[in-house]
Amino acid sequence: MEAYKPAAIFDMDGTLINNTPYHFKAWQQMFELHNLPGLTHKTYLDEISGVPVAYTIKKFFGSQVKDQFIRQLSEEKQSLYEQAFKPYLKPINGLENVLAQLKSNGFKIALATSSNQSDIDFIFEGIPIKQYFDALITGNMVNEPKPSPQIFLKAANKLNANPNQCVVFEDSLAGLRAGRSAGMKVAGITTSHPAAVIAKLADMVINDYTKVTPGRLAELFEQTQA
Ligand SMILES: O=P(O)(O)OC[C@H]1O[C@@H](O)[C@H](O)[C@@H](O)[C@@H]1O
Repeated sequence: MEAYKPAAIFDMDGTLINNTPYHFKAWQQMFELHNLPGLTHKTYLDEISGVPVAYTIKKFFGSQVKDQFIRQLSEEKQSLYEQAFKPYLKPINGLENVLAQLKSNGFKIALATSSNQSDIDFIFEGIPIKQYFDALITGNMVNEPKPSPQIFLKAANKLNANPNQCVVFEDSLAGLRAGRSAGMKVAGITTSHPAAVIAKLADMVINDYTKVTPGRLAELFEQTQA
């Protein structure tokens, strides 16, 4: 029988850090500054959360916008978000411990975020966890955004893992759906949505990482084989 080679793939925003309210606020400010109709929390969660910035800009500002405009708006939004979130930048409870435990139990670990490299750098400057990740996949390394499974399949490929041996940690609806369509186990974290919503799209619901252990993740795979 083929040896069990587990892999864990982490989303970043809302999954490593609880920054969803700050992204939402920055997008709201952008909509206001650029005279778009007010952005509701529901529209943010349903259509923007977990999706690369360029897709969001094209969706709400018009698909014909120029690359230069997309770059300018992305920087503007990133700057608003960083200024607001920086004083509160900290890992979700138990994150560093679980990363260390997974590593010492032979899990390969990837980060698969729709954000870009500069956003990852901003997070890793505040939380020293970069060393745990064997692969980093950003939104501009794929041509289909979440909920397409592409980003997670690419991460699995980089880790040399079969999709059915991967567990994805996610908070956004787009990301939870992407994990599902990739044929992976999904651990949904309740930073952006209530547990009842997450439970419909995930194999396991968590509030933070304090109760996540390599053994508990291995059980997810055993349930399928039983
Ligand atoms: O790390 P994730 O969840 O894939 O996040 C990417 C996106 O998440 C959203 O919540 C942000 O508003 C976006 O601007 C951001 O790019």
